[in-house]
Amino acid sequence: MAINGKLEAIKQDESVAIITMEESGASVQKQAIRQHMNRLRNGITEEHRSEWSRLICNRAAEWLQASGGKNVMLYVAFRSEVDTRPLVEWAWQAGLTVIVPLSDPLSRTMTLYELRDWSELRPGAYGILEPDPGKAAVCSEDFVPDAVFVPGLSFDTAGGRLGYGGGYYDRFRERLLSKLGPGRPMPCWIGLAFEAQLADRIPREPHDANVDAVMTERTLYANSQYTCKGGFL
Ligand SMILES: Nc1nc2c(c(=O)[nH]1)N(C=O)[C@@H](CNc1ccc(C(=O)N[C@@H](CCC(=O)O)C(=O)O)cc1)CN2
Ligand SMILES: Nc1ncnc2c1ncn2[C@@H]1O[C@H](COP(=O)(O)OP(=O)(O)OP(=O)(O)O)[C@@H](O)[C@H]1O
Repeated sequence: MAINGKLEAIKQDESVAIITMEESGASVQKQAIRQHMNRLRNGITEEHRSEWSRLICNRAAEWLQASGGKNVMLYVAFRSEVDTRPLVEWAWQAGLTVIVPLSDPLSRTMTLYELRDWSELRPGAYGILEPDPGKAAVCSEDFVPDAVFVPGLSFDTAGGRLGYGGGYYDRFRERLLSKLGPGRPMPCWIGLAFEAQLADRIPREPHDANVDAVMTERTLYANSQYTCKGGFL
């Protein structure tokens, strides 16, 4: 397929760029990967994005069904992210509670809301469709989701994740950690991405929240170090 040829070509450029940056710090390297991955993901045609998103959502739905959770935290896609709408629809049909974050760009934190219908969304920070606080139901302060599906610009198969640089999910994971305890384990964190978004290795910084697995249109990559409840199948 032409699209794959094009993506491979860009990916090769990219690894050259990353190797030549070996001397620079993690945050500089991250910025370079962000630029490349933005370009790469934007190069995916609408047809592929839709077809691959559907495959990824099916994989996620199968996993959710087997995991036995009662609720799931999801993002609503913006820019060229994996489109999660089929997964949200499936979760509603399966009787799962759908939790979506509302971001506060001042504190760079996220508040969780239960989303019962698409009409409870409105454009929020960065133009992302987010819960309308006047319509969606806010979650209690101590709420811990059963599973967390995470957006990202790039992932590696050892749990590394690269977002847009806001640190939203890193802060959120730290907040979750403070609410855990006996019988309240960390939920599984699962990145959703197109195969083209995988990098050999995302540079790590101390604050970075890893994911337990990444789901792509091709397969599920479970991080061998995962410790989340339920485990992978
Ligand atoms: N769908 C979705 N929702 C999400 C996220 C996400 O990645 N995807 N986030 C995940 O965290 C949070 C939003 N994070 C964001 C952080 C930065 C930018 C942004 O536009 N950044 C600028 C660069 C700014 C800079 O370099 O200083 C840009 O990309 O142009 C957008 C969203 C919360 N909700
Ligand atoms: N727990 C935290 N507390 C305070 N600052 C944090 C925390 N986690 C990350 N940060 C800060 O947020 C900034 C962005 O971090 P990073 O580049 O890892 O974001 P990202 O994971 O790519 O973004 P996002 O999660 O929004 O998609 C960094 O400057 C970092 O110092």
